[in-house]
Amino acid sequence: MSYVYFRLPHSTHVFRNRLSTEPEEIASLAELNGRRGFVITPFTPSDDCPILLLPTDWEEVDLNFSGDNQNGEQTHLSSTDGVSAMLLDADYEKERQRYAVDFHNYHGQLTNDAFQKIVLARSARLIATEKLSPLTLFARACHRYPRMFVALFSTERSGTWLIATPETLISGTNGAMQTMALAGTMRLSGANLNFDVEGGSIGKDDIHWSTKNIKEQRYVETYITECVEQFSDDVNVEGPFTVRAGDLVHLRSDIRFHLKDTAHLGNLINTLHPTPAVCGMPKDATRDFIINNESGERNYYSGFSGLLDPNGDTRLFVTLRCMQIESESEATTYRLYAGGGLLKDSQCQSEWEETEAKMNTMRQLFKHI
Ligand SMILES: C=C(O[C@H]1C=CC=C(C(=O)O)[C@@H]1O)C(=O)O
Repeated sequence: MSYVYFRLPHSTHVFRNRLSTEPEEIASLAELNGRRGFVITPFTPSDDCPILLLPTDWEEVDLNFSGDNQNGEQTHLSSTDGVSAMLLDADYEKERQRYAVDFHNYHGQLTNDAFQKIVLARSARLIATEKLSPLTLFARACHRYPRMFVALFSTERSGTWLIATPETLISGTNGAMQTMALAGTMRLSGANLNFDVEGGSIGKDDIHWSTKNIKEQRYVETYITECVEQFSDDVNVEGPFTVRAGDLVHLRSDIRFHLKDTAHLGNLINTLHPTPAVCGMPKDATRDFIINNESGERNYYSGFSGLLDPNGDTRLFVTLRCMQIESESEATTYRLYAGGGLLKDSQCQSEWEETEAKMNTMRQLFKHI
């Protein structure tokens, strides 16, 4: 059986769809033109990792409901069930070494000016000491990350994935659309953890960004604006400003526009994806380089997922801050994914630490609130 649960950013409504059939496989992004459904797309579509389209037959569910989970066992979809699990890094040293090799390989392409920016990603396999059902982890993510898009999906072709992402790929209704250029990362610590919380004393002006982060985000903004201008005559860019995502902050610009022709939304998506927030500049060369050189498979990480409806509401989000739940019956093995944008002046150690910090978004869910 396939299923999807999702909760939009800043919403308290949780929707689910349980299907007795497998989702439709879509051959290319352009074939999404005129299509409607919940779409699940990998970084690069392949036979092993296809674009999937599920029907939008939604049922709203209560976050604290109890009912059957996918294994037929009783589950309370509650985030406060008190169970905490310790996570053991299964391959930490191996991963660390593989990352260093990849970093030097990628960095060489920046120092020889082949690329201006490239995103290096990796994954980590974690073993949890306690069993936590995917639905419990989903409910915790909904509670912990109210500003993010939270989704849990499971299909035979994709496996089971949990996402809590801050990045919109494209969103809007009837052609009045918006997207964002999100890049640059800093960890909040100490007093800065009060940034953008109710009654908190730390404001946007207290967060200072390095030239590297500013440059990294500007590449994304320029790229997205140029893509969107091919499909719209009125593009409006605002930002960048500092936004919070869990215990991290990013730089974000908002880009609003009206689509000339909603029938070709798939073409716009095809032009946009993958943006330099997950791929690089220039796009085609960095994408090929990633496919041929990155040590791990990205699978659905750094693809996108969400609602697609050219004549209604489209809400598509980049699949970041996510994990694949590898053995659902035991629910003890999780593969977490994260990446970061590299420029010429990037350092291996701080980039590695940034991926660890991004993975904490998922790690936090194993602690009870
Ligand atoms: C690629 C990821 O984040 C992107 C989004 C925001 C900031 C990013 C960065 O600072 O590198 C990345 O572009 C990830 O979370 O795995």
